[in-house]
Amino acid sequence: MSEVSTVKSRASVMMYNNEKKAWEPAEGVRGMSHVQVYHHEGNNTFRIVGRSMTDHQVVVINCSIIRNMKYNAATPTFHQWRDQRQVYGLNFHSKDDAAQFKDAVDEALDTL
Ligand SMILES: CC(=O)N[C@@H](Cc1ccccc1Cl)C(=O)N1CCC[C@]12C=C[C@@H]1CC[C@@H](C(=O)N[C@@H]3C(=O)N4[C@@H](C=C[C@H]3C)CC[C@H]4C(=O)O)N1C2=O
Repeated sequence: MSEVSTVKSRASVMMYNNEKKAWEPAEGVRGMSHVQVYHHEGNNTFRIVGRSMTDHQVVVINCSIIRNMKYNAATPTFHQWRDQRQVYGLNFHSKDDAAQFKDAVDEALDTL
């Protein structure tokens, strides 16, 4: 069973550095990435995958959307969430990109 992408938005992927108390660009990427929500229909799982727009081979983020995850739209163009290891941030290219992405994440959270 393959995975279906339910959204593709443009965002710069950031990670929060807890030691430095600062946001940093995700490993290995500068600038914008394509961020997607993938749905694995077989086992009804979802993940957030980001690939650099300059080099699609570079996966800059790949994390599961887990049940009851809190996805925080801190501003109309900056969304963030955390797992036990890491805080992730997406600085979207536009409010539309951000809204479309949030809709797909909310849809995933509704079905988990
Ligand atoms: C309970 C909980 O976990 N709360 C988390 C948030 C959260 C809530 C609920 C569920 C999950 C999560 Cl994740 C929390 O508060 N966190 C998560 C780590 C960081 C932070 C803690 C402190 C700082 C203070 C300022 C604020 C911040 O980063 N604002 C942004 C900002 O400074 N920037 C980014 C853009 C815009 C702004 C919005 C782009 C780059 C930089 C900049 O503008 O230059 N913070 C946070 O969000």
